[in-house]
Amino acid sequence: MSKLFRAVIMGPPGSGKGTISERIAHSFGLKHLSSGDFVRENIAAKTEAGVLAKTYIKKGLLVPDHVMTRLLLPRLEEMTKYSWLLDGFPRTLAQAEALNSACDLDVAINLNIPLETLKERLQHRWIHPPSGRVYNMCFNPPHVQGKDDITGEPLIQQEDDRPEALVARLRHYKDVAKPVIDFYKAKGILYTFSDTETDRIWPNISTLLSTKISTIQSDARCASTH
Ligand SMILES: Nc1ncnc2c1ncn2[C@@H]1O[C@H](COP(=O)(O)OP(=O)(O)OP(=O)(O)O)[C@@H](O)[C@H]1O
Ligand SMILES: Nc1nc2c(ncn2[C@@H]2O[C@H](COP(=O)(O)O)[C@@H](O)[C@H]2O)c(=O)[nH]1
Repeated sequence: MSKLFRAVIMGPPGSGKGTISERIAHSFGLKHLSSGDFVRENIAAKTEAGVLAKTYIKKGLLVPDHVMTRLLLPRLEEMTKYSWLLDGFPRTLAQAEALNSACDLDVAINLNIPLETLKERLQHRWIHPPSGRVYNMCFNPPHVQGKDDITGEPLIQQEDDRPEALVARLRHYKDVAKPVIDFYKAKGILYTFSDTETDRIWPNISTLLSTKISTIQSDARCASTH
C-alpha cells in the first residue's frame, strides 16, 4: 500500500493559494481541503462554530485559533485514508502546532508574491461566496460577468480585498505567518516559490510534488518488500 501524501499551502491574500490548490488536486489526485470552505459550510449550517466564525469574518478578522482548530481537526480525522492538500490552514503557529500533533506533513508550500501583484489581483478578484469559487477579471474571468459559472448566482467582491484594506491585512498576515514559515523551515519541509505569475510558479510546484510523491511511493514499495 503506498504511503499517503499530506501537504499544506500558505500565502498572503491574493497569492494564488486557491488557484494553485485546484491545479494540485487535479494533477495529483489529492483531496483539496480548504479551511475557508469548511468555515463557509459551518456558517451555512449555522453550527456553533459557524455562528461564532461569522462574527469575526464580518469584521475582516481571522477566526480564533481554538474555533478554527475545533472546526478543522475532526474533518481531518475523516481523511485518514486519503492524501490531501490543506489550503488556508495553518495560518498561525498555534494552528501549526495543533496540526503537527494530529498528523505528519510531507511538504509545506509557501507562496511569496510581491505586494503590488497582490493589490492588482485582489482589485479584480470576484468570488461566489456559497462555493468559494474564485474568479479574476484579468486572469480567469467568469463566462458571464458577475455570475458564477456553475450556478449563475451573483459574484461579489470582498470588502477586505479593497486596496486600502489590503495593507493592514498583509501586515497582519506577515506577523502571524512568519512563525509558521519558521516552524516548517525548522522541520525541513518548507518550499517557497516567488514570482508574479501563477503560470510560472506552477511548473516548479508540479516538479517538486512529482518528485516528492514518487519518492514516498518508492520508499513504501521498498518497505513492503523487506
Ligand atoms: N486557518 C484559519 N484561521 C483563521 N481564520 C480562517 C482560517 N481559514 C479561513 N479563515 C477565515 O475564513 C475566511 C475565509 O477564508 P478564505 O481562505 O476562503 O478567504 P481568504 O482568507 O480571504 O482567502 P485569501 O487568503 O485568498 O484572501 C478568512 O478571511 C478568515 O476570516
Ligand atoms: N492576474 C493574475 N491573477 C491571478 C494569478 N493567479 C491567481 N490569480 C487571481 O488572483 C486572485 C487570488 O488568487 P487566490 O487563488 O489566492 O484566490 C484570484 O482572483 C485569482 O483568480 C496570476 O498569475 N495572474
